[in-house]
Amino acid sequence: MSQLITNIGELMTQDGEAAVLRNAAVVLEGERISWIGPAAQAPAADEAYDAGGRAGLPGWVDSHTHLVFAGDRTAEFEARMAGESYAAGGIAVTVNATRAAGDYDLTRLLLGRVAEAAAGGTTYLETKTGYGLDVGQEARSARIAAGAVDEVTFLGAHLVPAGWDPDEYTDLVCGPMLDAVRPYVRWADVFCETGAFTAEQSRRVLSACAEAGLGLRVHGNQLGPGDGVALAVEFRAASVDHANHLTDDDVDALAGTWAGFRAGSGAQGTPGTVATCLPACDLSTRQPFPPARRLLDAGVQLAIASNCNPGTSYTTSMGFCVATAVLQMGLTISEAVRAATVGGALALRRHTGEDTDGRRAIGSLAVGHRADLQLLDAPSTTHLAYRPGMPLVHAVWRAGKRVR
Ligand SMILES: N=CN[C@@H](CCC(=O)O)C(=O)O
Ligand SMILES: [Zn+2]
Repeated sequence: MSQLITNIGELMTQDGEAAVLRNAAVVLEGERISWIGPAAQAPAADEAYDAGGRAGLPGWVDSHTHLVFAGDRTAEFEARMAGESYAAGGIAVTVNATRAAGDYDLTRLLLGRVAEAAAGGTTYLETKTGYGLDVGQEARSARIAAGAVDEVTFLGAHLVPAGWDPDEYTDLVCGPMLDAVRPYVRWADVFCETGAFTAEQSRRVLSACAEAGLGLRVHGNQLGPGDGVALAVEFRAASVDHANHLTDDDVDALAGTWAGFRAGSGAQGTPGTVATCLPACDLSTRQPFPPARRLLDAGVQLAIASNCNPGTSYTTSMGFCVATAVLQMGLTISEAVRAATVGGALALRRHTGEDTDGRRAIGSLAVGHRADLQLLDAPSTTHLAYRPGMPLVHAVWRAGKRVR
C-alpha cells in the first residue's frame, strides 16, 4: 500500500545539501520512502494525508537510553537540586529496585517508556542493560530489551556492585556475563569514570566485547577530564557519550577519526567516533555542556540523545533535548535536528542501508530510506526551540506505519 503525505510546508530531509524543501510531499511504499519532491509533482498513491502546511522532519533517533529499570531516584534528584553532586554510586539504588522487579513489571515499565518516546517523535531507539549487574540479571535485562527496542547495548560495566573486588567483577563482565547477554545485544559500553571503571578495566571490557563481535561505545568525560575519549578513539568506538570535559587533544583525536568521511545519501568512507551530547542529563546534573561548536568546527559528527534513565535524565523527550541544544549549546536548529536524527543514525551505524535487503538507512529522508518521519504542529522546525516545552508532535510514521 502507498501513502502520500502532501502539503508539507517545510520538509527538513537532513539528506545532504537539499536539506530543506518547501511545499513538499513524500510517498511511502510499505516501510520505505519511494518518492520525495514538490507537492505539485507528487504521484498518486492509495491513500493521501494532507499535512496542512505543517513542518516535517525525520523521526528522532535516540541512540543513548537506559530504559530497563524499576524504581525512581526522586530523593537523589532533590538532594542534587539542593547542591549535592552527582556520583556513580546512585546507580546501586536502581540496581536494587530492578533486581526486585518481576519480568512482567520490568517489561511493562520498559514498554511504557518506549511508547512515551514514540509519542514524542522517536522512531528508532537504543537502550542499555546496566541495572542488573550479575550474570542472570544482565541477561534478563538484555532479553527484555531485545523484545522492545531497535538496538540493545550491554552495559555490565556500569558500576562495580557492592561486595565485589573491581578487577574480579571486570573478569565477570568480560567472561560469563558477556556470554550470557551476547545473543541479545549488538553493542557494548563501559562507564569509564571516577567511581565507576578505570581506564585499564575499561580497556579490558572493550577488548573482550570487540573480540565477541560487538560494536563499541563509551560513557566518558562526563564528570571530569578523563580517559574515555582517548579509549573510544583507540578502539574506534562508534560513539563516546557525554563528552562534557574535553581537552584540545580529545577534540583533535575525535576529529582525526572523521578524516575522509562524507555524509549524506551517497555517504562515503568509514564513520569515526560520534560525540553524543546528552543535554537533558547536563541540566539535571549541572555539568557544563559539551563543547559542541568546537567539536563541529573540528569536523566531529555529533549526536543528541535523551539518555533517559532514573538517575541523571528522566526524560524521553528528544524535542526537549533539541531545544536545549539550540538554546544553551549554540547549535542552529538544523545542526541540532541533524544531531538528533542523522547523528544518532551514525552513532548506531544505521545511516546507510541497502534499498533491497530490508536493512534501510534511518535518520534522514531520501528514496529507499526507512519511512520514519514526523509532522509538527508548527510551520517550521525552528518552532522546536522557539516554543520549547510545547507538545509539537502532530503525527509520526515509523517504518511506514502511522504510530501517532
Ligand atoms: N553515567 C552513567 N550512566 C547514566 C546514569 C545512570 C544512573 O545514574 O542511574 C548516564 O549516562 O548518565
Ligand atoms: Zn548513559
